[in-house]
Amino acid sequence: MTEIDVALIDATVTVNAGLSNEKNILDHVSLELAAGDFVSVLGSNGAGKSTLFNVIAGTLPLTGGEIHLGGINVTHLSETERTKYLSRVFQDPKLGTAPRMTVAENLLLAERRGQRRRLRNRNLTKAKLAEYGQLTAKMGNGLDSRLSMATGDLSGGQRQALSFLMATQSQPKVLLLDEHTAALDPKTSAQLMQITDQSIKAANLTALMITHDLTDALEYGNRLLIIADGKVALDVSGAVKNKLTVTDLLTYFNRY
Ligand SMILES: Nc1ncnc2c1ncn2[C@@H]1O[C@H](COP(=O)(O)OP(=O)(O)OP(=O)(O)O)[C@@H](O)[C@H]1O
Repeated sequence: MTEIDVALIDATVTVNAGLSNEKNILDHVSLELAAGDFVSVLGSNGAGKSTLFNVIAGTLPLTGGEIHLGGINVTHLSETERTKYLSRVFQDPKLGTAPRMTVAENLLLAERRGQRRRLRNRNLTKAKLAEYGQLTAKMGNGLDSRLSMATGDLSGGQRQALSFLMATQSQPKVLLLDEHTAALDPKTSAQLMQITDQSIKAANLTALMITHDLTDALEYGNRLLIIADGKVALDVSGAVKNKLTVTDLLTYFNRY
């Protein structure tokens, strides 16, 4: 049987839109993601993409329906409690890392996510540093020679690569990528996209990636969603997704 890592059942968020009007910014969405699904999420500004991520991550409560992660009903679990199942990488490289801490300290912190123990530098043993050296070398952007540098002094691309590493370090079942390459230059963005793809496949993560880059949305992942007006307007995968072109996507955008 296929393992379902993310399930939304009739998930709805109703907000007060003024003048005693109510609006569903997430409108009765039912969606299942199987383990290993890598889903590009597209949609116009204000369509509801971040709302979808916020309800999965637990930063925005549902007003109706349910969310299940790894087969567990997490609808009433807090954002912190859900970190056991998921990690999120944001567009802003500054959001995922602690600026005054070094690269190695940030990695140690991520490794101990969810544990209450205090971070102690003596835990950064030679062996640990060698392990982090190997891990960061995979990013191919010089992070490995900056393990002792304060994270705030890294370039945006290096810092975002570190955020990505930290998000995947604890091997979450579910990875939410919130326009994680949007603030990077084209070369750095392409490099992080390739590493993203390799890491998702290697660890069989279930990933959702919000992007406005139609080429990336087509090139990466096995499934593609278009969100419009708080609903899933298009959900394609496999051969159907592979046949889509940028022109097709633009046609869909013009329709919604
Ligand atoms: N907490 C909230 N309360 C009220 N309205 C909200 C809330 N969060 C989002 N919205 C509204 O819901 C709609 C969807 O917003 P959302 O941020 O999910 O869009 P998006 O698809 O991520 O857009 P973008 O591409 O611009 O980031 C918008 O009209 C937004 O103003």
